[in-house]
Amino acid sequence: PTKWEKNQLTYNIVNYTPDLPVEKTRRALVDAFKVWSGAAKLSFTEVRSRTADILIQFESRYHQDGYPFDGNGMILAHAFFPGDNKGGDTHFDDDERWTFNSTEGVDLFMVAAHEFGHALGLGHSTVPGSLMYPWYQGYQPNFKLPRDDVEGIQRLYG
Ligand SMILES: CC(C)C[C@H](C(=O)NO)C(=O)N[C@@H](CC(N)=O)C(=O)NCc1cccc(N)c1
Ligand SMILES: [Zn+2]
Repeated sequence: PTKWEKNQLTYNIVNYTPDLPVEKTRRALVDAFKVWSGAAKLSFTEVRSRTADILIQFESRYHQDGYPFDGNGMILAHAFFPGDNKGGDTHFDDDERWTFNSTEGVDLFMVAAHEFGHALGLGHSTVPGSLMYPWYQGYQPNFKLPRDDVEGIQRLYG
């Protein structure tokens, strides 16, 4: 499927990165979901069960999904397009140095916002500067969802 057939989605944080205090990781993820719920009819609720639509995990190298991570650098994270089972699941490469609101390391908020775009059904964009552009462009204070991404999510969820 290219999109979820519902607007109210649930997520479960399976584990946390040792790079950040739990509260900062939780805030980065909540803010990343807000990017999308602020641009389309979507809501995200945390649940304490693995039956959630979107499972969030920090993993390195082989992690039982056929798409092993590659150590520090290059691939930062990946997410599965909408659907049952692994659909929506989002994995972050824990060999990156995850930071939040910092010019150091890799900003968890920015990458999570990008990955959740995939988890909602958006592919990569060719528009430089868009959130769904394939390449991470660093931490952006006062991030605002670019028009190309707003149009993309509106096309799916209105
Ligand atoms: C083929 C994919 C598994 C690559 C992977 C990705 O796009 N995940 O969504 C990824 O980590 N891409 C890197 C670029 C690369 N090194 O291949 C990236 O920066 N993606 C995350 C990202 C984060 C925030 C903004 C943007 N534009 C991109
Ligand atoms: Zn991507």
